[in-house]
Amino acid sequence: MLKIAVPNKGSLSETAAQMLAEAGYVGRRDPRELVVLDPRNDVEFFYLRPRDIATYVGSGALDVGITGRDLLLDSESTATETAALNFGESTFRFARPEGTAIELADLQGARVATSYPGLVGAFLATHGITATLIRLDGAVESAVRLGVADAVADVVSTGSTLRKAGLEIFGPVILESTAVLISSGTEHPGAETLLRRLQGVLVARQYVLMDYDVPVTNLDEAVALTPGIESPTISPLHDPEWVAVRSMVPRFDTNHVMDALYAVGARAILVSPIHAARI
Ligand SMILES: Nc1ncnc2c1ncn2[C@@H]1O[C@H](COP(=O)(O)OP(=O)(O)OP(=O)(O)O)[C@@H](O)[C@H]1O
Ligand SMILES: O=P(O)(O)OC[C@H]1O[C@H](OP(=O)(O)OP(=O)(O)O)[C@H](O)[C@@H]1O
Ligand SMILES: [Mg+2]
Repeated sequence: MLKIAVPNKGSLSETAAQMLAEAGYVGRRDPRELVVLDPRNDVEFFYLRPRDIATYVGSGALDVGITGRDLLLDSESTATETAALNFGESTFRFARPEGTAIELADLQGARVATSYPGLVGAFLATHGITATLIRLDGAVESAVRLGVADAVADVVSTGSTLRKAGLEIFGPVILESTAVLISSGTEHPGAETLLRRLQGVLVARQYVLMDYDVPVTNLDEAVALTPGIESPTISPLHDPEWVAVRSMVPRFDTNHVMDALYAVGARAILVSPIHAARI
């Protein structure tokens, strides 16, 4: 039986649960449940704090898990990233009071507050900087104002928390993070199925199916706009001068592609959602 670690709280928990449900797995009915058995899929889900997931998977106690790339690296666990799951995106940045923009080297000897001391310590070490890390559980943006640190290093999403605290970003990007699937390294057939199913969910979320009719003379131009993942399907129509085309198109690009197809003579352009996919 495959043992899977899933975030029980925080930014990643809701989307992780949704993706697993779309991938055909049983979810928990009560948010206080810690373990859920899914006998039909031969898996067992363990609902854990996202920060702890890499530790459990790295130890081999659990086979795979969903967590943040930043949390995985901070844990210094031996678990490895097997796929990016394209949600929970954030950047990890240094910040300090507005108007005092400095460069990374100025952190030498400074106090840096963070909830991710493993990640920040490793980054500073590779840049040859020795700083004092002040480890805090959260709300690290307040650490400068309250005088316990000179700068902070934290997750930035919209940047509004930093702005409200009168801080501004400086220095290089420490990390681009996203939710990831991680593995203990032991081969498990169920882990491959999970990965394929999650990739199918990602495709279903990121692509739509586009159908249109186009004159044969304009087919090459139209296909160049909708190359699909492998290659589009071309079907004959009753009128020999026209063909029907079906292709997958990135969802975010749908309207631009429809405009461009119309401009090259395509008509009856239809867009449908993809319910599930196995690529
Ligand atoms: N706006 C955000 N704030 C915090 N974490 C975010 C955000 N967007 C994405 N993430 C990612 O979520 C993960 C952190 O999740 P975690 O549940 O530990 O903290 P949280 O969402 O801040 O919850 P809490 O602070 O309530 O414990 C990290 O991988 C982080 O990169
Ligand atoms: O760039 P933003 O969109 O403002 O988001 C980033 C903020 O959100 C998170 O805080 P959270 O609300 O989880 O509180 P915490 O610091 O106590 O974890 C994170 O630690 C940042 O403070
Ligand atoms: Mg938080």
